[in-house]
Amino acid sequence: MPLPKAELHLHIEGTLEPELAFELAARNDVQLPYGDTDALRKAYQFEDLQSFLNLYYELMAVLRTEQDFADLANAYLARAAAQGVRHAEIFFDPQAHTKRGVELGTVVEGLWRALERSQADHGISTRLIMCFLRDDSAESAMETLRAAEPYLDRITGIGLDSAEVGHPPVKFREVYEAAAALGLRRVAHAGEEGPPAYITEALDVLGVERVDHGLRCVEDPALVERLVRERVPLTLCPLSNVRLRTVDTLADHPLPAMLDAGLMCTVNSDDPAYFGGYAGDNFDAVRSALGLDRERLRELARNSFLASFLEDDEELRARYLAEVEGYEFT
Ligand SMILES: Nc1ncnc2[nH]cnc12
Ligand SMILES: [Zn+2]
Repeated sequence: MPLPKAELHLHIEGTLEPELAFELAARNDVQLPYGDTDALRKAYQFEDLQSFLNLYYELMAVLRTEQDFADLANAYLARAAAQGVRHAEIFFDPQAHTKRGVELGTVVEGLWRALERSQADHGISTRLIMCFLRDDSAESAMETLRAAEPYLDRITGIGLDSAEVGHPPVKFREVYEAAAALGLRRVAHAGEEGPPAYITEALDVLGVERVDHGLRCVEDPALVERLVRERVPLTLCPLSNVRLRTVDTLADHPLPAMLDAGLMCTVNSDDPAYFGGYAGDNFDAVRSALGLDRERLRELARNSFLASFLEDDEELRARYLAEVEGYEFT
């Protein structure tokens, strides 16, 4: 049995495996510019975040109906369950779909079909986090937030993703204020490719409760001290960092030093279909490349539940935490 864990940084569109992409392309009569799944997999060589995002947005063309989104989420949940994920807080990118003519309701209702059955079907509790594309305008983000109001019983929080550099958090100040007024939880990608100052801005201007990635905090000792003092969770994604070349190799990843510094780190998969592994694969990879011992792995699993948005079900959180403490490594 794998170590129980929560996944807190997972883009549902990034779980689209080549096989499902071709199946949905055939179902929806969409032409993909790749001959077969092998040819598509060969395209998974990235220089940086943007080169990945180009493919990520291109492949979304196959997602058109509620059933497509339900199938996508179900496939992810089945894989996650096999790797010990007990709770998943799932990002989705509404603007990437609405700009292609797929309605927000289709996306949310489709995902919900899978999520509402997730506990029963996969043993995974879930939350949904709606992300805004930071390389789109703040006006578009605000329109998206307004369009989501009928679905807020299904959406726990908001996030900020896509191309980071040149799109600082402050651009979305009003959107985050409006989301807070609606009672939504707030997270944002910061410090993946962008500078440490974006992490500070996400905390101070957007009021985020968790920082997605946050990797580049290590360049600013005063920021590290603050993140430790305020116990701000960071949702790290080690295999993603290697594939997008924000670290040279896994052995160079600063995770051990970050844990030693007292940062509240979690380990997640980001876009597992593209980056070579799901949550458990990321745990296995850091264990073998970085030599993390059992207590460090247990700490990462404990942090994942402590950092999750389970305030509305503390009993469930306590159950998960007890599973982590009682877990026997083999
Ligand atoms: N790693 C990542 N960074 C920013 N935006 C994303 N969208 C999907 N994956 C992302
Ligand atoms: Zn991400």
